Amino acid sequence: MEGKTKSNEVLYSPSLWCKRMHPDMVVNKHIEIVQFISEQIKKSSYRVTANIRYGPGDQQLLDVYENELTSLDHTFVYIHGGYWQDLNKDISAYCVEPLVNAGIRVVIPGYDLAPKVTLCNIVEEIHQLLSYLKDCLKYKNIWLGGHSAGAHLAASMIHPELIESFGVKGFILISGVYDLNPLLETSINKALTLNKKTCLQLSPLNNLHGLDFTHIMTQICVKFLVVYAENDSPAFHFQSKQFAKLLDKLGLEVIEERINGVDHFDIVENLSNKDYSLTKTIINFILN
Ligand SMILES: N[C@@H](CC(=O)c1ccccc1NC=O)C(=O)O
Repeated sequence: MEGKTKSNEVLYSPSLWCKRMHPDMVVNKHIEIVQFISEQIKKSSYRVTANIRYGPGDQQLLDVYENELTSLDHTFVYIHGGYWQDLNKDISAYCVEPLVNAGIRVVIPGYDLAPKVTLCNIVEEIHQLLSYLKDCLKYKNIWLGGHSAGAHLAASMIHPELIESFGVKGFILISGVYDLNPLLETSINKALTLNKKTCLQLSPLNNLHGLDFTHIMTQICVKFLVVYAENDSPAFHFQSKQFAKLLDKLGLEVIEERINGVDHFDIVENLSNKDYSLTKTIINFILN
């Protein structure tokens, strides 16, 4: 498919770009897989502290996964995707095993979904999440990650003051959307009801210009991993490349990588496998 000739509806429907199976099956299959892996994780021997409330919203609960190795005090926070209107934390623990085995604590937060709440509300919930991790759980080295819409939410926390006050060491952004404008005329926006103004306000590709990160770069040296799938649509490729370019322009340390042989869904499903290249990249990124 040639990017420029396709509508945003097509470009922002990740399932249509999957080569492993018929597009109609991908999302259901994805849910089946992530649910299965997440259930296995909950039955395993990890220390799980489930449903800790971090804010007033119905879904503002988080799960913490640890073992005896996680005293290293690195915490990976993984924000699930689903276009801010789908999925939940209970089926999003698939990245836990290899990370906890490497000594990294994993937090899987839930958040309220559109149309019940607005995207602006959801961004505020993630803000409350970071406050809770710092003030109540006393976590220090936070690695904020997310997939798709979850990468957008993680990227919405990129701000010098937030990074400094919440002890964010890095961002792990997987197949994210950083410019919301192309979603305006798509079916995705039915639940979101974004307009031109809110699109601009909530697009990290738009609202980071002019921020000064030089102060925190000398103190914290925050770093960014921006990855996307070979079989993501050209629009997703473009967004990740543009966003990595912007972060670089702002003087930040960025690694941009295309993960070959995967699509929008197995790019994260495979995180349950310790030998998958992105799993190894993330562990290395956090521990080195
Ligand atoms: N309706 C979308 C599904 C989708 O975008 C999606 C599904 C699971 C996890 C993340 C997704 N996308 C962004 O958050 C599609 O048909 O591809």
